[in-house]
Amino acid sequence: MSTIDQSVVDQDYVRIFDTTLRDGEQSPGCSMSMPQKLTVARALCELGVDVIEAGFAAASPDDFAAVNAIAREVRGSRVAALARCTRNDIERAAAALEPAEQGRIHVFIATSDIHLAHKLRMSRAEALESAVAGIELARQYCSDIEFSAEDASRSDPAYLAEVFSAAIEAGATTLNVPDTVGYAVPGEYGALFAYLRQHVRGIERAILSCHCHDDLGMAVANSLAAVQNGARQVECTINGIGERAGNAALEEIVMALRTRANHYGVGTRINTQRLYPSSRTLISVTGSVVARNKAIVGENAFAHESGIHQHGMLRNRETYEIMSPEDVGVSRSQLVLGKHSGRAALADRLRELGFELQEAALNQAFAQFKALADKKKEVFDADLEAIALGSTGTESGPWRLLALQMQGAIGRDAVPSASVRLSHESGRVVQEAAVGDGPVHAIFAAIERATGAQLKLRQYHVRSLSTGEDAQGEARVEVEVDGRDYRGRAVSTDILEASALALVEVINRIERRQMLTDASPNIEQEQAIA
Ligand SMILES: CC(=O)SCCNC(=O)CCNC(=O)[C@H](O)C(C)(C)COP(=O)(O)OP(=O)(O)OC[C@H]1O[C@@H](n2cnc3c(N)ncnc32)[C@H](O)[C@@H]1OP(=O)(O)O
Ligand SMILES: CC(C)C(=O)C(=O)O
Repeated sequence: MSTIDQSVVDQDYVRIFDTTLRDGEQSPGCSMSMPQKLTVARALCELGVDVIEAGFAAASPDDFAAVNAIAREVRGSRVAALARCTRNDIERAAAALEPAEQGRIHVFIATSDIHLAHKLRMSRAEALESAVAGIELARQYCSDIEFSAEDASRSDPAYLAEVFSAAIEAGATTLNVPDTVGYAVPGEYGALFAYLRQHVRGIERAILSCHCHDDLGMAVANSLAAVQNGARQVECTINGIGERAGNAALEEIVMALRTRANHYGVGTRINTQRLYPSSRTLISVTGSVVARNKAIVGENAFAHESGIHQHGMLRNRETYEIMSPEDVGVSRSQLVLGKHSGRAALADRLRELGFELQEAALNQAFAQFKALADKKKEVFDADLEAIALGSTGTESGPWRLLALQMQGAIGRDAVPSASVRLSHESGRVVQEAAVGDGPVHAIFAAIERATGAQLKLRQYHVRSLSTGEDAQGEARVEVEVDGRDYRGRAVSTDILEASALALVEVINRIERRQMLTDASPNIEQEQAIA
């Protein structure tokens, strides 16, 4: 007879089963080495996921080693390994999970007629028998067994209920109902859960789980429909990575349940402030970025460009934000200045930059800003400074980068070093070198040493503005000095040069501001108004 921890059948609690390292890794371009998987597993632990599906132990020696290493290290979250209903897969999963504090063997077999006929070449009775044998074997190694009926959403519900009843009888404690090919729609998928709760024998002894794919863009909606109909485990991945169009995105599920708790009435144990850092960790490991407009973790998720929204945000951010960026680990909302922005946001950003403009000066600056914004996608702080100071273009000094040279940046044991030469408008020419953890770190250290600047880097981004070998790369740098943020941006075909130029722009802006305030605390306002 199966056993189940009754505390987790708490009806208000939805378990988060993260499969980034298994189904997520099945996305083309997202395969991870063992150390990379450990990095992601640590992030998942900090996030507080209930279950980490660490891999498919029988898939390769490396996958086995990764599951084993994660099982050895992870404490707090349960570690699961996937296995087909075959002796070898199950025994490999069990061996890999051996050091786990809490392990789970996850066995699966397809139940839809199309998979049975063409893929497995089995009858319904044979598949049921194979599922039972697999679960019984897995139970010899582990008390926590999850059984998945692959392609459940395209299976005959009556047959599915029969297989699940037998799975519980054989010892499965979690029953997963995958929408393997993303075919389901929310009403129908939710109804399948309601049906299973009525027709599976012993269902009160198991947890129902959903596992949705995004082929029709409904993975999250389907998962939430399942929760409304009794699913108490949701399988999902960071950033929604996974086979084909991906899996349900963990961050979207968690924040939907939290933000709309009044509607769903259930919660998770996720530390939501780790959502954004986890997303960034995964991106740094796989190199697979998310779209700017991706919910919760995309660059634009808390960015506002249009004037009416920005005006509302400045009065009260709840006018246009249903979640706080801080709650998901994003430092703050952004008001991006562009052609759709209005006076309120312009005045606010100028104030941040140290320019308190009166009405007439603001109107004049606004006209110049709109003319510029019509030509550029985004107006940067340096452009605004130029407008406020009444200059004709972006200020470029006092520092100028004359030369940048890199050495030894390739190879595991190489120590990247950078040397830079800069001139100052006072006539000085300085040259410095520094080593760093990576080439950009070395460049930044050399520039800081040469200019004497002491900066706290808040953000650093590079992205390609075009494609091909001569693609232009854009670097953006944001630093904090004395509680004030300064941003710089530069473009070059060499991203290291773009990074260096962006940092020099930041240092120039800090020095220009310092010169202005040294001359007179009010001079910048007077000049801007003049
Ligand atoms: C919906 C999902 O995401 S399921 C998980 C998918 N993930 C993966 O496939 C990644 C890991 N897979 C692998 O590394 C390889 O496919 C292996 C090592 C597991 C198997 O490799 P191979 O032995 O070469 O088999 P191959 O991948 O070509 O075919 C799959 C075999 O498993 C069988 N099979 C598929 N599902 C199951 C199951 N749940 N239980 C038992 N057998 C199964 C297929 O019928 C096929 O058997 P056949 O070779 O006798 O026709
Ligand atoms: C093995 C199961 C859970 C799966 O990944 C799917 O059906 O998509």
